[in-house]
Amino acid sequence: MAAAGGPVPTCVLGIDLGTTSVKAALVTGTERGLALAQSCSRETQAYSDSLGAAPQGMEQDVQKIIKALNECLAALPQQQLQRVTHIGVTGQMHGVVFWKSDKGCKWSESGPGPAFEAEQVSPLITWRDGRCSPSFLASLPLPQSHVSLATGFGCATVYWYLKNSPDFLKAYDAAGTIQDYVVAMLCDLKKPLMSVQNAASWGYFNCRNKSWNTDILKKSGFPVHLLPEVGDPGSIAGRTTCAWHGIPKGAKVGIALGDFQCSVYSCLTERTDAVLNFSTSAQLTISMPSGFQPPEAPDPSSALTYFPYFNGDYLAVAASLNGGNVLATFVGMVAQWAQELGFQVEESAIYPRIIQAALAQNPSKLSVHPTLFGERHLPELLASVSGIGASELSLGHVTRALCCGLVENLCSMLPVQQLEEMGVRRILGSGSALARNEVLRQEVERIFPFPVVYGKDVDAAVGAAMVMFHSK
Ligand SMILES: Nc1ncnc2c1ncn2[C@@H]1O[C@H](COP(=O)(O)OP(=O)(O)O)[C@@H](O)[C@H]1O
Ligand SMILES: O=C(CO)[C@@H](O)[C@H](O)[C@H](O)[C@H](O)COP(=O)(O)O
Repeated sequence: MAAAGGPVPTCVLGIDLGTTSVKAALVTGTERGLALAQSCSRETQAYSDSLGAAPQGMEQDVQKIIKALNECLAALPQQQLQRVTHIGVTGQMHGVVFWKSDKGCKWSESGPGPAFEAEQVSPLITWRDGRCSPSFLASLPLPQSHVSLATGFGCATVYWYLKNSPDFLKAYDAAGTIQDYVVAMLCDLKKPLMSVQNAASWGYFNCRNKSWNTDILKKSGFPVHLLPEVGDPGSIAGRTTCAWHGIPKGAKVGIALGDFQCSVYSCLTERTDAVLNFSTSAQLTISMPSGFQPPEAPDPSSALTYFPYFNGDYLAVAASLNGGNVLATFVGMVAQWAQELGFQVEESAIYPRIIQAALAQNPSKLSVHPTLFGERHLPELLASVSGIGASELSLGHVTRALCCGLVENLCSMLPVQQLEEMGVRRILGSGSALARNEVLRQEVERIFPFPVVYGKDVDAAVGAAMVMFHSK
C-alpha cells in the first residue's frame, strides 16, 4: 500500500461497523508504504426485536454495536493507540439510526481513558430490514436518483415511520448510518455529516449535484431536518473532542464511508481488477472509467447498480442480499435441528465441521439457489434446491452446493462474460465470510476463470484507514 506524497499521518485507526461484527485496524505509515500493524474484530450479537415492524423488521441494538467497538479498541495496544493521529470510519450502508443531538452518548472513564456508550438513540434499522413492502415503496414519490429505492434504505425507513409511527420520529433531531453516528459522537457534531457514498445508499439523493431531493421530500411531508449534511468521501468531518481509548484528543476523523467502497479501496490497484466481497452480504464490483456517469433513471430490474466511489468515480456493483448471512442461517438451521433432536451444538462449532465435511466432497448435481432473502431486483425470488439425489444428501454435499450457489448467484448478477468484456483480469477477494471459508474460496476459484488474490478479513477497516493517509 503506497502512501501519497507529502506529510502523512503516522498511525491511523480504521473502524468497520459491520452487520455481524465490528473490525478495527491500526495502519502505520512506513518508508515502504502502509502496513497493517494490529487488528481486532468482535461480533456484535446486536440483532434485536423489531417491535413495530415484525416479522419483516431487521433492527440492531446500537448499545451492543458500541460495546463491541469498545471491546475492539480495548484489545488494541495502548502504545499504538496513543500514536493515532487520524481515524477512518466505515460500516454497513443504507441503515438508519436516530438520536438526540446533545444526548446521543454518555462519556465515562474506562480502563485506558474516556470511552462513550450509546444513549437516547433508536435501534439501527439495517439494510436487511424488509418493512417497506413493494406496494409501500410504489406509494412513495419518485426519487431523482440513479439508485433505485429499496426497503432498508434510510429514506424509505423514515417514510415508513412517517406513515406508521409519526410520534417515533418526534423524539429525535438527528439521523445517519451507524458510522455517521460514531463520527458525530467522536467529534461532537450537532448536525451529523454524511458522505456521498452513504447518502446514495439512503435513496432520494442526486449524486450529480450532491444534494438530497429536498423539494420532492418536503412536498410529501418528509422530515428533511433529519437529513445529514453531505460531504465528499475522504474529507475530514472534525476532530475528537476528548481522548478516546488512549487516542489523543484532536485526532482527525474522516467523514464516514461505505463499507464495500472501503473493501475495494483496501485492495484495488488495477482498473482490470474486480473485487468480490463476502461478508454478511456479498458484492461483486468493478471500477468504472473516470468521468463515467450512471444513467439518471435507474432500471429497477437490473441486478447492477452504480455506487459513488472516490473523486467522483463510480463502482459498478452486483450487490447481493445473500452472502454470509445465508451460511449463518444454514448453520442456525443445523443447530436448531440438532436441538430438536436433543443435542446442544454451538453454532461456532458447526462452521468448522460443515466446512471440513464439504472439503471432502466435490461439486455434485445438488444445486442450491441461495436467495433466502430475495434480491433487490427480484424481491419475490426466494431460495430453492434442485437435483437432489439420494446419495448426495450429506452435510458436505449440501454445504458445497450452498457455497457454489452463493458464488453462482453473484455471477448471475454480473456474469463472467460481462467481466471479460470489461477487461477484468483478476479477482480480489475480501470479507470475513470468504477469509474463513475454504470451500467458498474453492468455489470462487472454480467458477471464475481469473486468478484470485485474497485480502485480510478486516479489509473495509484497512481501507477506511488508508483513505485517511491519502486525505488532504
Ligand atoms: N466461525 C466461522 N467460520 C466461517 N465463517 C463464519 C464464522 N463465523 C461467521 N462466519 C461468516 O462470516 C459472516 C460475517 O462476516 P463479517 O465480515 O463479520 O460480516 P460484516 O462485515 O457484515 O459484519 C457471517 O455471515 C458468516 O457467514
Ligand atoms: O447493498 C449493498 C450496496 O447496495 C451492500 O453492499 C451494502 O452496502 C452492504 O450489504 C451493507 O453495507 C452491509 O455490508 P456488510 O455488513 O455485509 O459488510
